[in-house]
Amino acid sequence: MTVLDDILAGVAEDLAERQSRVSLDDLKRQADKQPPALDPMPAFRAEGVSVIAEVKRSSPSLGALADIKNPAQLAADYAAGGAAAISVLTEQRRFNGTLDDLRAVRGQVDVPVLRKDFITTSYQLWEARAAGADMALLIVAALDQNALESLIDRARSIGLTPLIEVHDEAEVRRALDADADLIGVNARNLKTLEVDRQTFERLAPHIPDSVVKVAESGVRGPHDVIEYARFGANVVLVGETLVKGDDPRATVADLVAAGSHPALQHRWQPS
Ligand SMILES: O=P(O)(O)OC[C@@H](O)[C@@H](O)c1c[nH]c2ccccc12
Repeated sequence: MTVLDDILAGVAEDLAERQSRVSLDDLKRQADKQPPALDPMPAFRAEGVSVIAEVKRSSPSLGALADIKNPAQLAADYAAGGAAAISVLTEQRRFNGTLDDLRAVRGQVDVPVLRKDFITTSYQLWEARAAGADMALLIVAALDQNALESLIDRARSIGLTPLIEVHDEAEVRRALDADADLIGVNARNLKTLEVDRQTFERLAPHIPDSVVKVAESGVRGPHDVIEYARFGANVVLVGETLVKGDDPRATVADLVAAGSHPALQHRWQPS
């Protein structure tokens, strides 16, 4: 059993419990009351490297990272530092997050919000939208191809922008077959939890220019943003470095500044 299998088993139990309390119809009604979802793609396609800043208390690889008492305040700091979007971990058992964290963040910031979780059902997409999310993560390694395709369609039909996460070349092909236009390359292998920063440069050449590329995990500072940008990243997704630092606003601002460095500008001419 891999770490991912273990996480998915826990997520399925927690999901069953929520499904027994809240009907899909109720979720749809809550989703209908939300303002329309925000589209992150124009910012992601603009010049420079966008930063998605993550609210994450714990992780399976490192355990407790930060005792985040006020996720909304943290998200406000990220937005003030120039984050293009906020990622909120909503998985409870390993990441110590909740949908309430996402609701709190949504109430505080005007940039798009990503539900970061292990989504295998359309119920979870409706939960995301009902809580005010604009984007949802879909992990290729957690889904068979039919499920991946139908969740991408469902996400789009309810206004969510799906971020499709891959770890290897076969998963890139599956994501492209499923018509992904926003692909996240995770340097952390969810089966072993090891981080390999070269994953992005290996996989990026297999992703067409029309697809927005997100480099996920392992960003320690401006230098890593520049590296990922050199290999074609449009966006970086950063968690640990931000939640463990003591000035999240300034840290995000430094990453954003690195991603808009003039030496990288030639990459961003519209073709
Ligand atoms: O904390 P880091 O190394 O900056 O990584 C952030 C993000 O990439 C990571 O949290 C992540 C990427 N994909 C995931 C899928 C599930 C849970 C977590 C993740």
